[in-house]
Amino acid sequence: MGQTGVLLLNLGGPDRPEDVRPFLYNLFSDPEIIRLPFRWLQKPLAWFISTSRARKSQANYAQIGGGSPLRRITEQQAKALKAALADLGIEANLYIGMRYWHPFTEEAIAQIKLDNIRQLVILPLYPQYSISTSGSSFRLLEALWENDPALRQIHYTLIPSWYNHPGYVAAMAELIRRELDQCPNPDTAMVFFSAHGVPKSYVTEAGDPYQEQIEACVRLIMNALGRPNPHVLAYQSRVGPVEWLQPYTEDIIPELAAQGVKTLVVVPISFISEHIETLQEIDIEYRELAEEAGIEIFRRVPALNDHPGFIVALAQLVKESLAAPPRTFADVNTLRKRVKLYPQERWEWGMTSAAERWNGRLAMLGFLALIIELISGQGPLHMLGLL
Ligand SMILES: C=CC1=C(C)c2cc3[nH]c(cc4nc(cc5[nH]c(cc1n2)c(C)c5CCC(=O)O)C(CCC(=O)O)=C4C)c(C)c3C=C
Ligand SMILES: [Fe+2]
Repeated sequence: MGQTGVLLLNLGGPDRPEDVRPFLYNLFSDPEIIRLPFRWLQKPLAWFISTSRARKSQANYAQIGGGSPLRRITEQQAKALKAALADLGIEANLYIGMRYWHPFTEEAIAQIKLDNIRQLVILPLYPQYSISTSGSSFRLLEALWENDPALRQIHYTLIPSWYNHPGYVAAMAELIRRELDQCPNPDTAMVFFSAHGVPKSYVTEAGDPYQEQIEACVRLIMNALGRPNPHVLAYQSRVGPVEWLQPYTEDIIPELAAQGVKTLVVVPISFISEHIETLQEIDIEYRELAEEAGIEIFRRVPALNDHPGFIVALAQLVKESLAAPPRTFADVNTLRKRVKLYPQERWEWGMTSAAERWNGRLAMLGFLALIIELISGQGPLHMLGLL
């Protein structure tokens, strides 16, 4: 077998303030992130939302130094993982493939080809699988594979999710224990798991296993923690007007305060690196909300980043996947086949040409309304809080 590679998949984040708008454009151009009835509307709407949201988003990034720490942390993880793999006797090249910002997945794949990698492990840095995260990256890779015979020479294997890996669960429990032990009454503090949300329809209609895996992950971590603390799970970072997984973090914090809870230990559960939603949303916005509601002690469990036990767990995952039968895009597709189509896709199939004409006209009117709203700064999207 030739040279081995490990491709780490991640979302990516803007490095500098001027990257925010193009980063948002890439994100909203992805049909796994924002589902529209018409494919042709995707890019204009992505342009519109990214242009309108950029200022608010830049202000949030400004609160954490102007950009995302994601690239730096992922590079540290890759370096540590290479060393941990060497300790297990595996010499591997490490590659980082971000979905929406540098270094892009396409750049990583070009380098993998140049390096003549013969055996590749594809490891998403998301513990739980979601259509919107690992699913989106797998879909992109599958398209690259389909269009490139050279890539089809590589023996690859996918790791769809690893929320139940004992080493990861133990590392999470250890970080929570450390934080609890800083509280005046460690055994009574409320352990508050805050997961990144997804639109509810992803789970109920498209069959995204994300919620199931998040809930299972919380149970495993609480078991490993082995403490009598009460705990709660809620979902943060909602975008747009549609319903997302509930309960929402911003609703539960004041409810807990009203019930007399005084100490919260917040655990970011769906992401393993510090990023805007830990450093800005939890540390600044939710802390302020909690303090206003009467929470006296608000502590946040740090993200795993390059936690040594966690890196060893990733190395074990890679080793196990090299020893197991390869998992291909077709295998992950079986997961997708169980998945019902999104309502918009079903609707698109049933369209007659007359309906299509009308849909086109309505969409053009809608797009015009969007432009007017962008220029005037007023309109339904502002009212809904989308812009
Ligand atoms: C498991 C983690 C994540 C899920 C699930 C997820 C779904 C999801 N996200 C959006 C919209 C946005 N996400 C943004 C940034 C962002 N999201 C995640 C993780 C998950 N997203 C990360 C790691 C980051 C990057 C953070 C960084 O440090 O830069 C943003 C941009 C930030 C902002 O303007 O708020 C948006 C927008 C949707 C719509 C979605 C599910 C459909
Ligand atoms: Fe997100």
